[in-house]
Amino acid sequence: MKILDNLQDLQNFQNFFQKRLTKNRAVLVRVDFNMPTDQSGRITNFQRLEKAQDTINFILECGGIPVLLSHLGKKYEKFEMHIKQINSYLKNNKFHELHLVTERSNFSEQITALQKLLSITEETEKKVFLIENMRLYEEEEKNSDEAAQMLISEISEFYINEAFSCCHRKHMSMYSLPMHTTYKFCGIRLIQELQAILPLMKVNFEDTTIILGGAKISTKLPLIKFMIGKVRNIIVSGGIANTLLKYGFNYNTGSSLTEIGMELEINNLLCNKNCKIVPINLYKEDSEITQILLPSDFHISEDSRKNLEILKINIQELNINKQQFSIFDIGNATNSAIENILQIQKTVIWNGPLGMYENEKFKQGTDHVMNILSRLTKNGTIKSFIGGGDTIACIKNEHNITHISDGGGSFISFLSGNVLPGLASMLNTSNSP
Ligand SMILES: Nc1ncnc2c1ncn2[C@@H]1O[C@H](COP(=O)(O)OP(=O)(O)OP(=O)(O)O)[C@@H](O)[C@H]1O
Ligand SMILES: O=C(O)[C@H](O)COP(=O)(O)O
Repeated sequence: MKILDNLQDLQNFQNFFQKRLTKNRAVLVRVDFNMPTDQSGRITNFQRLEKAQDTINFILECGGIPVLLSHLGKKYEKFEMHIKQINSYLKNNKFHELHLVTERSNFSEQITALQKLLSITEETEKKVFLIENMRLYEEEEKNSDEAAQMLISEISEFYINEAFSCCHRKHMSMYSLPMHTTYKFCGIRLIQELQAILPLMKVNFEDTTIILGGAKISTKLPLIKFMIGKVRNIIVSGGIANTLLKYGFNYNTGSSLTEIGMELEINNLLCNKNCKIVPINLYKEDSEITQILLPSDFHISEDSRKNLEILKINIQELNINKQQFSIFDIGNATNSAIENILQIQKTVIWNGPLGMYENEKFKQGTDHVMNILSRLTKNGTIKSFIGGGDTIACIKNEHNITHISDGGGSFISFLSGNVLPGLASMLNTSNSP
């Protein structure tokens, strides 16, 4: 892969900055501070702030001024609403606090405000600036060349990409901006991510199992399609399995999480001669074609929020069940079958929790598989790769995982064989043929 050959140059920003970064020179850094929030809007996990700190600190040590660009949540959310919480977290963890460039009505006013701040030397000493939520400005998603050129000419021609999780987006701060400058580098964290995941493209997928859970089959289908014919097993659960059970096999899934409008795609999978979709208890070790493995038993309940009885049923019992119910977790037989399969793999890639893990009562499947993965990784049987916001939230400190990706959508897109725009722009410039 081209980016592997160029990794050396792209990661050389430390060398470059030590020699070339003059005092108080701004450096544009694309970070991903899109952090999960609860219903009242409070940030619930700050990992993404921490992940950018090595790069930010390095720029400060070289005398530069980091100017951070990020998006946050839904388009109308402002960093302004969260900046106190962000800064108190940074302060408590002995990181540099952020100076938010107070929002202006349009992007060019935001740049002018930032430019003024940067021109006052005493204002900038050891300070880290953050531009308001990039997705508040249409220039971001429109991948505006003009806005990118404005940032480069008015603020800085130095750019660092420290946001693997956004590399699947062809947005201005990920694509046009690096395309228009020669001085672009991968951040410390991005380099670590690429070093861990690029070799995945060379593994023998025959010894690989993909585990896909989570909410929507549509977001994981590109990976399923790409991996058919390459891997032996794709274990599915959550909304993906429910949707396959309902629309592919006419199972009664009650009020379980399913995705509508997927009938055609599911039919295509059913007709694909290179794969077959079967319950995991019918798994065949010597199958020549890719097996998409559905759970063979479940934990169901009428309502996840109420303290109602949890029933354990197997796949055949779905259609004779007359009660109101939803599938919320995988059952014990499925857990054991997964364990048996993982034991004979070399590589395991996982995205998406296997059940409604946020509810303690329905996280046993996810926890069980995480423990198996950790044990097999620790004893050297497998290499394990996990990505996805909710999935990595299920990893505990004591777990041994080969690599925890920073990406969700970008991790899936990368594994699906796509060229990520945010990486392509690091290798090309707008003058390239
Ligand atoms: N059986 C189920 N019923 C209801 N919700 C489920 C079920 N299984 C999984 N989920 C839900 O799926 C959601 C996570 O799905 P998602 O695909 O977003 O995972 P992720 O790890 O965040 O991946 P990504 O970051 O790539 O989106 C969780 O909120 C979880 O409760
Ligand atoms: O959380 C993520 O995966 C990244 O911030 C990308 O967010 P997006 O899918 O909204 O572009």
